[in-house]
Amino acid sequence: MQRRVLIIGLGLIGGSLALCIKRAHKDAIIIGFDVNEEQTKLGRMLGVIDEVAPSIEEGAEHADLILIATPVKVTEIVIERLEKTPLKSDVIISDAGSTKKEIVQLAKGLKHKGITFIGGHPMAGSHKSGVSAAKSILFENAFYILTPDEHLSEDQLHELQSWLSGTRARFITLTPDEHDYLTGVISHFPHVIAASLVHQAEKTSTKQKLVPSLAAGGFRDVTRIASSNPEMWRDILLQNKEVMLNLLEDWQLEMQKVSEMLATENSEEIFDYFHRAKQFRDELPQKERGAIPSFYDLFVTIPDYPGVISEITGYLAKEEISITNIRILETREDINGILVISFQTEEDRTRADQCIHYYTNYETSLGL
Ligand SMILES: NC(=O)c1ccc[n+]([C@@H]2O[C@H](COP(=O)([O-])OP(=O)(O)OC[C@H]3O[C@@H](n4cnc5c(N)ncnc54)[C@H](O)[C@@H]3O)[C@@H](O)[C@H]2O)c1
Ligand SMILES: O=C(O)C(=O)C[C@]1(C(=O)O)C=C[C@@H](O)C=C1
Repeated sequence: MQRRVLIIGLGLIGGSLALCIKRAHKDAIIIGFDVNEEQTKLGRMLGVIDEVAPSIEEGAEHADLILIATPVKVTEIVIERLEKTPLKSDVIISDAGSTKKEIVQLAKGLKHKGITFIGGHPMAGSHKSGVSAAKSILFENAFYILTPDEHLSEDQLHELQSWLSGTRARFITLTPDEHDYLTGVISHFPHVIAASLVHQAEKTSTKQKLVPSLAAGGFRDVTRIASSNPEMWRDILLQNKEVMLNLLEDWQLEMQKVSEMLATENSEEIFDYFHRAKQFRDELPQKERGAIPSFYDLFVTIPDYPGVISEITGYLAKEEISITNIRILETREDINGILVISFQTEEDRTRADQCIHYYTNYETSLGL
């Protein structure tokens, strides 16, 4: 009998996990459920899922694996619904949420019903949302954190890892507390800082009209993640409140120190501040292929005739615009052919957009 996988929340992460599972388990049937029907419809068209579940309950009943990839607050609601749903006794449930403590605590209700829940968090993503941004390479070489309860057997953990082997990620096991502290430092807090830098620039822009045009290189590098999904980040912050409050306090002390260094013109300390940061940053492990997805995609609606792809790449080559990836969305039904071209920088994507408009009348967009 074919095994069934239910993905609840078919966005960037749910869609990418679906693609990874399909890659490693070709005969599994992947079923998607999302409150936003557009996502499941698109997921079907793009071949990300095989079937759409009419409801969580109907999709879950016969599933062998259930992955929840909704914003973390919704994940809690979904877990509560699953608790009340008749499920296969050997089903494994996991999630992809960016926080673990509250979710794992809440999932104890499933444990009391004899159902296996293993908290999960693939440590890769992007500021993009939605199934159209899903990629099977998203998690390659990234860490995939699992937070199994002590009562779980190694076999159950291995079974989940086997389901997720197509992610080609590196699995590590942490406690939910360790997870929330570490991700608070290296992921959640940087998102607050990125948003705060954008707010500061926005405030200045009311008086200084040049701010948006001058906000280039460095500003764009450190604020890319401020374009992430606000609902997702609201929920993450609320679920990791204690850790975040402590980090905010430390940060304010740190900024206080910087103010003092500057006020006293302590050039040695100022140099040291940047020097130590540079040393630590430069020594961070290099990201390997796949750990950083290509972020700057351009979607081009193309007519269906042979040679259209080489025509477009030819124009880009003529203008010396490098591409990092190119793929055709496997579209069916009422959607036209769509070419997704990825670039290394936003500047390249903007130039490519202008180039395609100059040479052709094909429609382009930055997302679906
Ligand atoms: N984006 C990242 O970089 C990243 C990385 C790792 C983990 N995560 C975590 O993965 C989860 C999903 O994030 P994402 O980036 O895929 O977000 P996303 O916005 O792309 O997808 C979330 C999906 O959940 C759906 N959804 C919302 N409420 C629902 C409900 N009640 N029932 C069913 N579906 C519902 C939305 O319609 C959406 O399609 C979040 O918990 C996030 O913390 C995100
Ligand atoms: O690359 C990005 O855009 C991300 O923000 C990815 C990122 C991160 O902070 O590293 C965001 C949230 C996740 O929980 C894991 C990964």
